[in-house]
Amino acid sequence: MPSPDPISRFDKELLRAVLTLASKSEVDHLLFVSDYPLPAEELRSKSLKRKLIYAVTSTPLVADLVEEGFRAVHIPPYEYSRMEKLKVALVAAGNFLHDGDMVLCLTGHKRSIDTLVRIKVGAEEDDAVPLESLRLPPEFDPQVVEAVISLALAVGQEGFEGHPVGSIFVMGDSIAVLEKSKQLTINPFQGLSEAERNILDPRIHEAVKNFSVLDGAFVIREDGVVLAAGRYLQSAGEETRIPLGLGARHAAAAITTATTKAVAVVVSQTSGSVRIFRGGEIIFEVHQSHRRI
Ligand SMILES: Nc1ncnc2c1ncn2[C@@H]1O[C@H](COP(=O)(O)OP(=O)(O)OP(=O)(O)O)[C@@H](O)[C@H]1O
Repeated sequence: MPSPDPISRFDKELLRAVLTLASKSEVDHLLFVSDYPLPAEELRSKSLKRKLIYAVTSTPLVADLVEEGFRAVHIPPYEYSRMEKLKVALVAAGNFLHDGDMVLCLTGHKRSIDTLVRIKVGAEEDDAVPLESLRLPPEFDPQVVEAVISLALAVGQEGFEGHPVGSIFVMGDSIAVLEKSKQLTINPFQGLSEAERNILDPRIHEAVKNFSVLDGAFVIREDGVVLAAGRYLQSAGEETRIPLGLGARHAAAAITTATTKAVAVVVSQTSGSVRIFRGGEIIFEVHQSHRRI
């Protein structure tokens, strides 16, 4: 856990004011996106403790917080703008949220908070985070979805050996996806046992990042088994509605998800942005603000 930095009186008062707001009955969850857990003396109220969801970048810290009885989720440790960070945290915390819930999202820099955003889950007028459409059918393992999004964010931030790379990760409805695509190069995952090529095993994360330099897409089963890399996806025969400026990679993700039940996570080589496609449309996007490459 990071060592405590001095916290100013103003910071303390601001935090206290937000926590008072968060205790109100209208608020269902307080999503606190910070690696600096709240001081115990601010969390005396049981109802506030129940509403709190921590989103932190350290896996051991998640385990510690869960042990202390908190709800906590892991988010990738990359630098994003405040809004992008909140979006990633909302997706990670998606399993705790229900339609109509009001979420206060709080973040900042180190121990000082500076951003408060109020979100109504599933509200149509809220176009910042369409959580409703992101909640995937039960056959998608949430841990697999989180692992794939984390890997995509890593590929977008880190690239490969100092060069930006792009990729597509297609999850779910794998039989249909394989039928509608073809192998561009030798499938590097062929010959490995299913246990050895499950995305939930951190040991294959480096391999996946390295294979993202291959042309084409990864095909991943709902349970996390990587079936193939280097697949060329169907890229014609469907109308797509993707924003101007996005090219063949994004169009292929749109077409594949329009013609199957799969979800595709696309990393743009040009910008490092990560977009999730479902049913032919973009349902979520995160833009890089501090790209490392
Ligand atoms: N049908 C497809 N299936 C899998 N990969 C594809 C497909 N079409 C294009 N790609 C991959 O996308 C790469 C980039 O293509 P293009 O520049 O047109 O995409 P883009 O949507 O603009 O994405 P980026 O922002 O990454 O450049 C290609 O070199 C190829 O590796």
